[in-house]
Amino acid sequence: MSIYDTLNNEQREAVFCTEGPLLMLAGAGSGKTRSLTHRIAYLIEEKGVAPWNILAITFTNKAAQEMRERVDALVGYGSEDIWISTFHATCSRILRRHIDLLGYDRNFTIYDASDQKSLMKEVLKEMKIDTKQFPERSVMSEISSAKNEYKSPLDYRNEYGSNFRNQRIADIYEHYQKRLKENNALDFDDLLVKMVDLFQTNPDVLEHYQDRFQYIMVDEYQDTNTVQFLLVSLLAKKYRNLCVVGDDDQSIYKFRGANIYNILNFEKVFPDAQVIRLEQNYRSTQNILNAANGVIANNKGRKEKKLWTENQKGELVHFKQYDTEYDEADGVVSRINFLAMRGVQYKDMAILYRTNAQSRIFEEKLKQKNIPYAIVRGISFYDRKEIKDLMSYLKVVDSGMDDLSVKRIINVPKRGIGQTTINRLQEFAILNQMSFLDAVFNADEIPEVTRALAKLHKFADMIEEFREYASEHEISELLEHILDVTQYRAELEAEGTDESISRLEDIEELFNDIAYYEEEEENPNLRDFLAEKDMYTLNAGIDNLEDENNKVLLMTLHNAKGLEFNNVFLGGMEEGVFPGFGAMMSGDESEIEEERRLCYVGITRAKERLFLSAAKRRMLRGQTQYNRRSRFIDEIPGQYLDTEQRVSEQRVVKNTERPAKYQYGAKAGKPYNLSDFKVKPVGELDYQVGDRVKHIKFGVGTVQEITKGGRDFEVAVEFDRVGRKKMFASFAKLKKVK
Ligand SMILES: Nc1ncnc2c1ncn2[C@@H]1O[C@H](COP(=O)(O)OP(=O)(O)OP(=O)(O)O)[C@@H](O)[C@H]1O
Ligand SMILES: [Mg+2]
Repeated sequence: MSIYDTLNNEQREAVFCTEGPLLMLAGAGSGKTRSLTHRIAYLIEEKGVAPWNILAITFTNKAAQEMRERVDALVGYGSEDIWISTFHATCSRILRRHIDLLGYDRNFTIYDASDQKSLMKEVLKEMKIDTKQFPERSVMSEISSAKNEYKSPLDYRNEYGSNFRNQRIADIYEHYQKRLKENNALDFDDLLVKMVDLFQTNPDVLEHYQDRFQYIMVDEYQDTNTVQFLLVSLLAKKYRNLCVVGDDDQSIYKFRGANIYNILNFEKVFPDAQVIRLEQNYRSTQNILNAANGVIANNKGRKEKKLWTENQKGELVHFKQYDTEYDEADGVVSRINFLAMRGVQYKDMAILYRTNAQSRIFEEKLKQKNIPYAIVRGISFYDRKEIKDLMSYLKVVDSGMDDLSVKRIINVPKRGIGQTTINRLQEFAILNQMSFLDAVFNADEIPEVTRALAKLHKFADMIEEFREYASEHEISELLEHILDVTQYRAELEAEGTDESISRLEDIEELFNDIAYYEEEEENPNLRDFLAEKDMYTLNAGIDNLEDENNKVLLMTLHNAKGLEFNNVFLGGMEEGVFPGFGAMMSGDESEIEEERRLCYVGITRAKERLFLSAAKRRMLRGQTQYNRRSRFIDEIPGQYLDTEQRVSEQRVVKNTERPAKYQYGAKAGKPYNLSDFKVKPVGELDYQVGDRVKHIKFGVGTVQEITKGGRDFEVAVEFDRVGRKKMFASFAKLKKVK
């Protein structure tokens, strides 16, 4: 039996059809990636193609690595000579050899996002451009889109230059390119642009690589952009052995310039293209697949295709609507616990969500239950830059003892206090045995910082003012005030990029967190709030005790593309969350369709079980919102959905009393009471006041106080080594000792 016997007829056809252009257009889980890897094996083993004549391009490093593993397993000798890499890696490798032909030095530097940003800053400064009108990030994203479309500064000017703003952007684009070149640097998008430049201006080099890569394969082709398409077409022009595989229903990167017409028009560009459609899905149960089919059928203007499977029917797709997002996370994590007890490995479970900010509550609950988890290609909520910045502000307002926090924010947002000044302050603080913040307050006495004195005074006054403000206002109001005075939020809003939007969402999520805390606690105050958050961070260390690879994976839907898991939890299935508020408000049906494709991607990641969940009430943008369940739930044909849940999932509570707008801290006259649906406190504790207990980090101490808080018991312990600490019982996991 050969490896090709494990393929179905259509897959085999794709594998055996090695010459000429080939489009494999097929739904999720139908074996596109699998066919691709077998095709590589076939080329080498049966067709005698040399491994180095094959180029396989994937979308992410993780995908490239997975493909490499699959190919290694199929192909024996010589598999290391096959080029399997991302677009960017391919380009950088080739440019290293030839970029001198474009007037760059071969040891060019590749600028990452932060390098790009600093260069753009310099450029704008040199050109005396008002960054209020032209925020660097939005200029950068405009330039990036132009590059994705393979438009030079000149093209850009010719095409869009009719208005003043675009003329200025063309100027900036031109200057930015000039500066990159002076620095002998390429930004990320340039890697592709310069490679196409190289091929178009040097036919002999192009021909060399055409001869080299006689067989080209591209996975996830639906998410390629114009410049990537150009590159592939150029390379494939001579031998025309180009095989692209993709699924137009999974095109989810329109916002990054992905051009869905690359796939829809493939047959136009290559009229002799073979088109193979795969319709059998091998990944998911019937119920999951039918649910996915039901949802995606609502998109108009798609190439009709219907996936089927011989897999078992399996469980129905579960859907549950919880009262709040905390209950949702609680429910999901309990379910994970339950499955784990029945022998399911953590790594076979994944939690997917629409936006990064949604990870926070899941993370909290997972930590509470001590379940190991990892965030894929993302940063844990409390480690994100904006959250660390704002938490540092709150810490500094509460107490200036934490030097790191002060240093973190002293020049964020930028207020012209440089590293040298910070060093001088630090030296002074050490010399006089005072905190860093006290050194700032006493800056008058430090001769070396006189030039920065005015700025330091301003900073010190601002902190003083925050402290006064804090004494009379609630935490959420304080945070709002800080964002206002520092212009932190305004700066992000001005950027208007994907990244800044994600950061703004995180900030709103922090507000939600605070709002919830203020609702829950009888006596909410800044210090306790910060202490509570510190405990989450402390707990993070415990993860390391677990098996490195056996973790529940958390990731956004975008990062889940191409992957598969036995059990998938897809949270936040609500209107305004998924589809997102922005897409709904845009009034643009194509934005809803992109969200629907994303939902299709999410559902089709699941092999055995799929748990969809939603919350009736959720803090969004600092307000309690009552969200209807997502339209995508309604689009799943009822017979595939767990109907039991449907009964309990009646329309939202009578909504007549819905608050028009919930104001932070407007304690009086609140129309609803969060404590009605709060998480139950942990059961009885097995220690009491006076007992000796042990903490994983602080060591042994004596319990001094136990108070029953809203969500949990609060325990105060006098530790022998580190003194008195207050903590939540469920986090502290204190063990009684003799
Ligand atoms: N003929 C087959 N026989 C058995 N299993 C198969 C077959 N074809 C594919 N599979 C399995 O089905 C699953 C999905 O395959 P694959 O990842 O290649 O699908 P895909 O079309 O690339 O999906 P996606 O669109 O999500 O990227 C994999 O676990 C794969 O091993
Ligand atoms: Mg795939």
